[in-house]
Amino acid sequence: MTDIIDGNAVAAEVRTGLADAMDALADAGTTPCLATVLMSDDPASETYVSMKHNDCEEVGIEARDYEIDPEAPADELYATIDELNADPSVHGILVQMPLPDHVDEREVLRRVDPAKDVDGFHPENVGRLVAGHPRFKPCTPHGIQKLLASADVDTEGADAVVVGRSNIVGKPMANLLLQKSETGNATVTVCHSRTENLAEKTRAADIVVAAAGVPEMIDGEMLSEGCTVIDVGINRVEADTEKGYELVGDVAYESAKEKAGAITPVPGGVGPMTRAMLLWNTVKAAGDAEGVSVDLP
Ligand SMILES: Nc1nc2c(c(=O)[nH]1)N[C@@H](CN(C=O)c1ccc(C(=O)N[C@@H](CCC(=O)O)C(=O)O)cc1)CN2
Repeated sequence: MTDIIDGNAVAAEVRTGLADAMDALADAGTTPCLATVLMSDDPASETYVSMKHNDCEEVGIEARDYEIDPEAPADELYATIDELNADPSVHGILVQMPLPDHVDEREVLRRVDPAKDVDGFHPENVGRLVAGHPRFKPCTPHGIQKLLASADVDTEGADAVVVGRSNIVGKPMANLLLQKSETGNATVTVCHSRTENLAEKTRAADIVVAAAGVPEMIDGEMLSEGCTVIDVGINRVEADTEKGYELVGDVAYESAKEKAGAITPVPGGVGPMTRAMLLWNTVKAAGDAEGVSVDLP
């Protein structure tokens, strides 16, 4: 029987588990505050930001919404970030990706105060993660660690293949799996668009993390019997549905399910965890900023 790893359920547990930390912060007179900055009219990005605000409301985090015209000069975004950096009542800043082409993404990531960088994308936070003492783990890979733990997947000595080398998912995921820790100690291979014989590599893996952004590129034929499959892809594919599209992962779910011992669905797998770990990081940021020791789930 294949274990279907329920991201909605694990995310709900994380949200519930934040209650003690929220109480400790409330006792100290602090309400964690997340500022989201959206400079895009992409419907998917709008959906994700709106879901993040709903999540914040559920756990009692204050969420502030900043929207910048995607055609506006990049300076407008930089000025907003500078303002949020300087505002002591804001604990976390999230700039929704992707940004318009005329905005220098690297400048944006460098500009966010690393102590408020709840995405974990600032070069200082990336360096800390790679060095093995992370301040904020990027939300998607952090969420995947929680999903693996929830399904009792032992990463110790496992052969893990990460398909995709993005800064948001692939690279930090590979680093976390490598780390000397209870949720790491794996032997990690990172595959990408220039990898030769991809199927050979995925077939040799105990854990496959598919994060290439290519709909259904990993199928059952590319997997070993009983492996764990984490599908990070959330691709909107045109379909005859009410919304005009359906969500499809990077994994061909039905065929992969035949082979996998455990698998995440899309939707309802990694996506909800990305949002849950954003709350986690925001509560941590508030605790750090206010000098309150918080017990995080
Ligand atoms: N600043 C950031 N930008 C982006 C990140 C990020 O971590 N930080 N990750 C992705 C998108 N993303 C978060 O912003 C994200 C994607 C999907 C979901 C999610 O909950 N998906 C649901 C389905 C939602 C739907 O109906 O469309 C699911 O999978 O069940 C949350 C967050 C790129 N940008």
